[in-house]
Amino acid sequence: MSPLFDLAGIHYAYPGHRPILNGADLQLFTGERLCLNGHNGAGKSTLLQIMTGLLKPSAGSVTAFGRERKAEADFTEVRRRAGFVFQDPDDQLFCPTVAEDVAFGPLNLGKSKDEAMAIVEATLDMLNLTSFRDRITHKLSGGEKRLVSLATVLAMEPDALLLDEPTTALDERTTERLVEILLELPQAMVVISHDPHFRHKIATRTIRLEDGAVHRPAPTCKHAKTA
Ligand SMILES: Nc1ncnc2c1ncn2[C@@H]1O[C@H](COP(=O)(O)OP(=O)(O)OP(=O)(O)O)[C@@H](O)[C@H]1O
Repeated sequence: MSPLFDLAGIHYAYPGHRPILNGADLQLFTGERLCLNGHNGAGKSTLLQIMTGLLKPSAGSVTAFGRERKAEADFTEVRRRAGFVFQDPDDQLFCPTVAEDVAFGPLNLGKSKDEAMAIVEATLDMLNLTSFRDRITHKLSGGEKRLVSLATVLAMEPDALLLDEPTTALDERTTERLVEILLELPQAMVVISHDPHFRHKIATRTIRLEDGAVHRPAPTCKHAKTA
């Protein structure tokens, strides 16, 4: 089975800084919930940005959904098919209300207004966020914004998910709810998390980024649903 993502020998340095990634490899297979850990500043978010073409590596290759991706145009499809939930929800949410934020992606993909609103209802319902529908986005709490960010991404029906610290600002009950949601989703996902309990609950495989490369794949601890 060929991977959804196959990153090989990735090197990257922010301009004027020391290298962050020195030959990192990452593969994501259908049905996996791959947890990526590593200390603060190890380069985890950087690697997700390289997967989606938001940053370009100085060396190495990015293959996504069966094709090597190099030029900016190659990554348009990657970003449509791989839903990226950013570390900071304020980078993701920009509409006045929750419903408008969740509808934005489907409308952008060419859905009609009625289709987009049906997707909004279904997505908010799945995440237990129906009561948030008409809330003013920028007035939501940090944890509420995080869940709405996930809703905006799921509304675009992506083939894979890239989640950067999804439990930040979530209380225990909401974290449990998020675990339930992620375990039910059919999409393969890469999840960055510093929370070992969360990782233990969701990971089908864990890798660690250290000194710019991926180390010590941990043994599989759960079996994923096959998509
Ligand atoms: N735009 C930038 N310009 C310069 N340096 C940057 C930039 N963005 C990130 N960095 C630096 O690159 C390094 C890797 O950052 P990155 O956010 O990828 O780490 P991370 O592993 O996700 O960290 P954390 O767990 O703290 O979120 C850090 O030292 C960070 O300060």
